[in-house]
Amino acid sequence: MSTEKGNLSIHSENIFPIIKKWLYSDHDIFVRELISNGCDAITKLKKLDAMGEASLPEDNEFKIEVIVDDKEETLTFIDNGIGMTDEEVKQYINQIAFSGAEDFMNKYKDKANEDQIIGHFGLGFYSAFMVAKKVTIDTLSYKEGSKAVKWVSDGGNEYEMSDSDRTERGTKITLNIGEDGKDFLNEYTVRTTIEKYCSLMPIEIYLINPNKEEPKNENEDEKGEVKEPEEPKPLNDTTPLYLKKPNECTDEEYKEFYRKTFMDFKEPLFWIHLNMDYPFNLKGILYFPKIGNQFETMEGQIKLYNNQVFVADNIKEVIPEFLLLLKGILDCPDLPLNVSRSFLQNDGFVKKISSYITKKVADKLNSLYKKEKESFEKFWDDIHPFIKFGCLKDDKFFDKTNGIILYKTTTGDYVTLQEYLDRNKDKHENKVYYVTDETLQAQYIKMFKDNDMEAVIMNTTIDQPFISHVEMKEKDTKFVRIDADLTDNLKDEDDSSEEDNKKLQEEVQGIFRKSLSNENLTVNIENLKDEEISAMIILPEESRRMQDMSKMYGMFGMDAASMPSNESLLLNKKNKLVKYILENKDTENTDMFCQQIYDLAMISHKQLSPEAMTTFIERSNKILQKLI
Ligand SMILES: Nc1ncnc2c1ncn2[C@@H]1O[C@H](COP(=O)(O)OP(=O)(O)OP(=O)(O)O)[C@@H](O)[C@H]1O
Repeated sequence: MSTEKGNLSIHSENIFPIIKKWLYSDHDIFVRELISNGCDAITKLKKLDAMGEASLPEDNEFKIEVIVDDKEETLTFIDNGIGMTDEEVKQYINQIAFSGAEDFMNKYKDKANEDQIIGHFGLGFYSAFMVAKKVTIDTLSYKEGSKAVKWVSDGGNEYEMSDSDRTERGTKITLNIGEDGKDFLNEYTVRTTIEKYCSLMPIEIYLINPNKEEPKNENEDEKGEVKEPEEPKPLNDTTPLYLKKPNECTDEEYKEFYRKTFMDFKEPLFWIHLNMDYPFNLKGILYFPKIGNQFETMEGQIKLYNNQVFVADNIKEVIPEFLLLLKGILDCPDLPLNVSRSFLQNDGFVKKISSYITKKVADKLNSLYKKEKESFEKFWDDIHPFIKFGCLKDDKFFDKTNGIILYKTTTGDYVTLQEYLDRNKDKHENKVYYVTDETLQAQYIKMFKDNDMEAVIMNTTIDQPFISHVEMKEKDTKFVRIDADLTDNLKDEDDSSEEDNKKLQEEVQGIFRKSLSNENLTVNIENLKDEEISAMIILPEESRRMQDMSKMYGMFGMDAASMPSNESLLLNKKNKLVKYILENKDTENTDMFCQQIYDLAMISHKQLSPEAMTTFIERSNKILQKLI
């Protein structure tokens, strides 16, 4: 066969089902497309006016109207923009995927650049057929002497063009809603869709419902006096705050924008205003909401915009995952409007945006730490889970924030890791004692306080993985839970010989093993400074971490209860009760004392099982009865 060359052709009968079903996954997107076409038409006319190529009447007010008429079963979009001549309708509408926006930009790209045009592909208009059985365009071009044009199509491959009776400049697009789009004859649905996609678009948008029954007395106040009817309000904010320069925005404006955008009436803690032109265009505001300790259940909201047109929420390909706990708006005109996740995942440009945002957040935290230390400490309890999450997810973020991560101590101070290590160097070098539950571990905390020692409080779910992460990065530093070992600082000098001590240890271990009927129990005895403490449970850090992990992930196919326990009972030589037991090994109360001492130590270490708790309460009652 001889070589043959040719152009592939697309038939509109084939392309309609594609547009209807596949091009836009969300049914409501046609509202965004038609309103952005109206915005584009107005922006183009503004540009021409600025260049002196169009003249506008004095009282010209640009606007877009959307009319929802459930009686006529129509949804109409009207703009007073550039309009189209019949030639332009033929070129831009009849030729699917020939974008007039692109054409316009090519023609005028060097002349006026400040306003952005939204459309690119030349397919958006046809999304109207996702809900309409018939679409009618009535349009009148701004060009002098133009004749209004009507274009009608029922979504097959045919259209009809004729003269239109439109007398005003601009375009009216009427959708006769089909079965698929009945929802969009409801004012509320249309309103929420406009609010979703268009709430920050640059041209005022009004929603009109001609069939709405106004309440009879609406214009009368309580005293029966007639009020002036209220001016209709646009549904959108045409100049969102993030477009302003950061140094021109007040705190009140930032808070107001936050309330309006996220309907959150709790004040944000602080915010970051992003304003970048090079190497990519990105504007926006990221807010730090009050996260608190419940961050696991909390979900932030980062809305992605393209030239003031809403694209999507929480796109984790663009926004680093840990930042999804924040709330904010990012407007990035360089991203495509119809984002497909697979495109974003593989796009180097998207990665650059993501690392730029991460850097900005880290910079802001550093500057808060340096310049507003007091506020930084005040915010810390709310923001630390988020920062720690960021450190786990992103090494660069960890490197940038490691030096300013605060640790709240049992003395109530907020210190960095270095500060903690420095000020406790004499007592325990390179070791950080921590508390996971201030109530449960109160006994240990008291001992620490009595001995001028401090631990840091690590009581959220993120803290355990964070500790392991810091240990991995800071090789010399070791984190040890407050009940994991007994530091020399809590012990007093002991004159007895090692041999005597060994004997004593074996003796008490024997007594307690018998009383508790537990042959595997390890019991030690030490000279604790605080005489009031009878005993403590010690569980080495590594063993406890293993236990915690198996609880969390069901590791090794074992449940936590069946893991070998390395908990040991540490008795205080100085305590009166312990002394009494040693001197009175075989009284009728010895077993009861031993069991009670053991349970008391256990209670300060972890939660008792229901059975152990019941036994403990029964025994405590018995002891009290003995006092009568
Ligand atoms: N309301 C309007 N007023 C004037 N021209 C319009 C209007 N709607 C559409 N057009 C013209 O028709 C062209 C095609 O519109 P369409 O929405 O299909 O594509 P687009 O807006 O260029 O790109 P996208 O697919 O990204 O929306 C536009 O570029 C514009 O020239």
